[in-house]
Amino acid sequence: MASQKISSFLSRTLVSSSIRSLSQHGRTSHCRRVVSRYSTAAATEDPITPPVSVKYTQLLIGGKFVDSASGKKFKTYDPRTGNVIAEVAEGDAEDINRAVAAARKAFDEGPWPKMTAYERSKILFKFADLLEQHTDEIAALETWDNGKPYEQAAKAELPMCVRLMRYYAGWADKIHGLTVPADGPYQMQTLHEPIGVAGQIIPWNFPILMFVWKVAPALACGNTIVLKSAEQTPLTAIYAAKLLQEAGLPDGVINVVSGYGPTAGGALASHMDVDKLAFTGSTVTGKLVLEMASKSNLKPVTLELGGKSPFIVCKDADIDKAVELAHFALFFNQGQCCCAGSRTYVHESIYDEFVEKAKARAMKRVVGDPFRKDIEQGPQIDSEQFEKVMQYIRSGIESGAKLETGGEKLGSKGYYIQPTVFSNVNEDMLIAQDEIFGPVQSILKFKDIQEVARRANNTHYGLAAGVFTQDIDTANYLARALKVGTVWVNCYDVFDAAIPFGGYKMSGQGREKGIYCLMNYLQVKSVVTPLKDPAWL
Ligand SMILES: NC(=O)c1ccc[n+]([C@@H]2O[C@H](COP(=O)([O-])OP(=O)(O)OC[C@H]3O[C@@H](n4cnc5c(N)ncnc54)[C@H](O)[C@@H]3O)[C@@H](O)[C@H]2O)c1
Repeated sequence: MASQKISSFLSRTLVSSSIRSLSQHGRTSHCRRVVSRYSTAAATEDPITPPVSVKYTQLLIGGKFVDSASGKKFKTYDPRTGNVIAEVAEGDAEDINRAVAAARKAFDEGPWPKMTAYERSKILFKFADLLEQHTDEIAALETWDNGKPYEQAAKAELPMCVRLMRYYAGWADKIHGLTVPADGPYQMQTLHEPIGVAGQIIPWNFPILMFVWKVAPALACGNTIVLKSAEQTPLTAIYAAKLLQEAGLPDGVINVVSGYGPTAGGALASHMDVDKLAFTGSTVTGKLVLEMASKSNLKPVTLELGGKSPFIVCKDADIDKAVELAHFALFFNQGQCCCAGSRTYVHESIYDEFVEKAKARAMKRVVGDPFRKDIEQGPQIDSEQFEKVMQYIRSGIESGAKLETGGEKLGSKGYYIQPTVFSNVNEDMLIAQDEIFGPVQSILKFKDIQEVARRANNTHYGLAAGVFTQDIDTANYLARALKVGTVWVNCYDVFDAAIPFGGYKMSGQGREKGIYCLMNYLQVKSVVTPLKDPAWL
């Protein structure tokens, strides 16, 4: 995919295909019998057999696949059914110790830091090629483990991984310090050195994308890594790490430990020999790992956390486009996006029309087996998230919001939820305050721009925002007034390798992607040397 924009992929692929798919599904009597309003046939049929097998289930430490020290394993589940996909080695503190020792050895002694930056970049480019060649297999594992539509994984997320990998591979031999003018006869320079052993903890909602967002800049800067994947989705990180080895990454440079947060994740965050920690996950856990990092060796920490992002539709917006993008901003990835546009603010003059259209769009959403072609929405990741989302739906109803559509479980198996839309939502309601992380759209009404900016900012989060208007002054006003890391104007979820991403307030610390991320993985050393009889200063 040339543009790397999920939204443009979606408008070209899923939105148009959903219309085709709707008519196909409409022909199945099964669909009509189970749910009349949604195109949900696949959610009620037998699951499609995934076109992939699980090859790797062990930990990768020091270049070798190994069992966990305890011999323990944990199960990873298919969200379509709740059935077990595979048993995976369960790493804990002892495995983290082994992995950190391997990463330390590879950093201090191994060939990696002694290679030229150009040699390192060639390995990273090779890895990008391998990711591209293995797109189908990785996307299938991702869909199986996570429940996201296969077409989304294969046509949007894997190409984004490849692009981001190439972006940082290109940086590897362009990272350097400065020669600085001095107030005297001194040569003053800065060296940009790799920081050392990077600990990285990733979540389950975009497992392979988060893997690449984390490892690409760290490796481009010459670091070694211990990465802990999310316990819900361990499969693609191990697979990708194997490809990194195949690309020529020396043993011990990437170590992957599957396991649970409090055990493996906690051991990594509090390890005395980890030089930097990068974490993506919930704000609650972000606070914990920050505390662990400070109580151990004061390792620097970057955090990519949760959000409750406003999507603001002004009175002059192109309503149909805004409805479509507001729908996408919320429902994409089953609503399981840190930057989901989960507070849809609509100007009072177009509110009723917008709600009607948003409801109609949600009712057309194609929900079902994510391996089926043209599916827009698969199941939620697991029973815990499913229950949490259902509780928020109940809370929305109880607090007086108007349930326009959805609100119920879909099908008898797995964790499918009807695309749900609430109108008449106000800020006192939990559904307008908490990160629901599910397919639940909350539509609020506003009167003027200053008021909506104030209300949009009235949250502990500050990850992203969408602004829909045809007035450049309104766009500029909101872009500057909103306290968030990304403002998308008349678009949403446009992720480019070069544009940074991260949060204000309790949505995080630091930025990932782009040039901004490199400094997370570098130490700056100042070197001062006297000059004897310099020709110039
Ligand atoms: N800002 C971003 O870029 C971004 C991207 C994706 C997801 N997220 C956020 O991630 C959250 C969803 O992910 P989640 O439910 O997996 O979050 P989570 O915080 O429960 O888990 C994230 C990771 O942290 C680990 N973990 C859990 N407890 C830990 C502990 N005590 N010590 C160390 N590690 C621990 C988990 O095992 C997992 O690997 C949402 O809040 C979402 O907004 C943010």
